[in-house]
Amino acid sequence: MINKLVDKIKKQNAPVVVGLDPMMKFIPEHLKKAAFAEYGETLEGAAEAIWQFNKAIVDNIYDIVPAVKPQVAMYEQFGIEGMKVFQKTVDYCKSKDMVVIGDVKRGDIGSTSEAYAVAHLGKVQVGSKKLSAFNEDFATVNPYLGSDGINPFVKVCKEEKKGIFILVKTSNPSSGEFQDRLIDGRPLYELVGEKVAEWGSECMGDDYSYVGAVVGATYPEMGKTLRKIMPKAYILVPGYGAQGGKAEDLVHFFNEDGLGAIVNSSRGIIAAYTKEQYAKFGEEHFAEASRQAALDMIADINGALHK
Ligand SMILES: O=c1ccn([C@@H]2O[C@H](COP(=O)(O)O)[C@@H](O)[C@H]2O)c(=O)[nH]1
Repeated sequence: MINKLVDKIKKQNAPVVVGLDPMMKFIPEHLKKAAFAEYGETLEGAAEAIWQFNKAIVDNIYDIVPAVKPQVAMYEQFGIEGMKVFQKTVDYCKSKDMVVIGDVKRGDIGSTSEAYAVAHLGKVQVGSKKLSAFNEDFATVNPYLGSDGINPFVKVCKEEKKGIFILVKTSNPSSGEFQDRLIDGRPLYELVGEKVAEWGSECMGDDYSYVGAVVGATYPEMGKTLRKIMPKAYILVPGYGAQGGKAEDLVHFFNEDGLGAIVNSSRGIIAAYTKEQYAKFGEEHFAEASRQAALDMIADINGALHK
C-alpha cells in the first residue's frame, strides 16, 4: 500500500491528504434538513447528513487528491450509526481508488493491539472464514505501550500489504509535556523516531517503509531532525492550515526526492465554504469550495517545495 500511496502522490503531483472530520457544525443546513426530515433528529439522521456531506466532498476531490484521512472520533460520537458511516466512507473512498488512512490512534497490550490491527487493517476469523471489518489501507498507531503494541500491527501489515503511521511528535500545543522530555539528554520524540526507523527497516516497500510516522506541521525544526532520523519513513503531517502550519515550514519534512511526506488538512478543506476566501461558492456548493481549497493547498505546498 505504501507503493500505491507514493505512486498516487507522484501521479497527481499532490503530497496531500484530506481529513474527513465531519463535525456537525460544518455540515450545511440543507443536508441536515433533508436528513432530519427522513430520520428525525436522531443518530441515524446525523449519520445520514454526515454521509451526504462526505460523499459530495469525495466526489469533488478524488481525481486531484491521493488520500483521505477519516478521523474515527467524529463518527464514533454517533455510536453504531456513526461507525456505519465511517465504514461506508472508507468503502466509498476505496471505490474511488483513494488511499484511506484511518486516524484511529490505537495501541494497547499485545493481545488487544492484535484485535485493533485486525479490526482496522486485517481480517477476522469467523468460523472457517476470514472477513474484513473496517479495512482501511493505513491506520495511525500510538507507540506509548512499546513494541508489544506495535508488533501486531506490523504483522497484519505484512500479511495484508497495509501500513501504519506511528505518533512521533504530535501537532497539538501540549505535545511537548511528555514527548519533549529529555531521556539521557535526548527528547523522547527522537527516541520514538529511532524506533520507527528500526521497526520500519524490516517493512520496506520499493523506496519507503510501510511503517511511517506522524509529525506535526506545527513543529518544523523537530520535523527536520526527525526526517534525518527516519529517512525511509513516510511522514504524515497534520497541523497545516487550521492549526497554523504553513507550507514553507514543511519543506524539511520531505526528502531530496520531493517525497517522504504527506500533509493533512481537515477543517481547512471540508469547511472551506465557511471561509471568506471561498464564500463565493455559497453553502449549497460547499463541495466545490472544498475542491478549490484542495487545489490551493496542493499549489501552496508544491510552490514551497519547488522554490
Ligand atoms: O498530531 C496530530 C495527530 C493527528 N491529528 C489529527 O489530524 C486532524 C487535523 O485536523 P485539522 O482540522 O486539519 O486541524 C484531526 O483529525 C486530528 O485529530 C492532529 O491534528 N495532530
